[in-house]
Amino acid sequence: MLKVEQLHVEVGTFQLRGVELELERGEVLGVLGPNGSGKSTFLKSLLNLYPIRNGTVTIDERNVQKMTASERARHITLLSQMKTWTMAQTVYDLVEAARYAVRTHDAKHEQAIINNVLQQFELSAYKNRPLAHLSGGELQRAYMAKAFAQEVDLILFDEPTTHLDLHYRAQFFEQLLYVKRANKASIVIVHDVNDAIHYCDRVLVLREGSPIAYGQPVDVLTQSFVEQLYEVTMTSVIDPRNGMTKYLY
Ligand SMILES: Nc1ncnc2c1ncn2[C@@H]1O[C@H](COP(=O)(O)OP(=O)(O)OP(=O)(O)O)[C@@H](O)[C@H]1O
Repeated sequence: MLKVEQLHVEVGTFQLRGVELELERGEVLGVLGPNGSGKSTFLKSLLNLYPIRNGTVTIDERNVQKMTASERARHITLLSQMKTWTMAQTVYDLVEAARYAVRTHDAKHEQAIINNVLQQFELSAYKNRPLAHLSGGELQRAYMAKAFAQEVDLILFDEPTTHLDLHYRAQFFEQLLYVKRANKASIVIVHDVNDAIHYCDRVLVLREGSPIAYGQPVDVLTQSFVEQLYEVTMTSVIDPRNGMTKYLY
């Protein structure tokens, strides 16, 4: 559904060059790379927030650059740490506002959709709470619910697990499975290589604005590659719970 061809974006003096990838519905792509390698720039350029110098981004063969803002909002959304909503808004308001591009004239139907999404993300009891009165994990769930209510095909997550404790971090990845089961595609900036191996179908690795690897996590994220990428020394063990390789660092 998503196809990125020879993407070249310039932001100030930074250049993101030559990104190529394809993503299907129900797949999770992890984006990895050292700080400043261009991960957020890549996500934002998919939303056409930065001018594309060269190359194309298409969703179902439609060029993202040629879509209107409201058309784009029907296909793609970005959940970033930079929350733009005023924290006095309630959880219900947040999710309701997400419907603006897909809203029908049937108020009852709209209410049912919103309530369903709130239930799915275990937020029914919080629906009238201001966002400021939620914990980090609850706020994260509220933003997931917002993305779901928007009914987009592609959800972009910019470092979604920052500030989450171990419990909510695990919960985020569980919710990512909802996204997969709902046959939506997602792209997640991941800093923990183990999470990438465990939860992503494909990974894209950036360094200094260039893609240096792309493929299945187990093929790309070998110990020597990761050690070189982040300039660290690691040990690998087999996780007895699932038989998968896990890195200790
Ligand atoms: N609006 C901007 N104007 C100028 N330079 C920018 C702008 N946004 C980002 N940059 C620069 O582009 C480079 C890539 O930034 P980006 O945020 O994409 O990296 P990142 O891989 O997401 O980093 P991190 O892991 O630290 O979040 C950085 O050197 C950053 O300073």
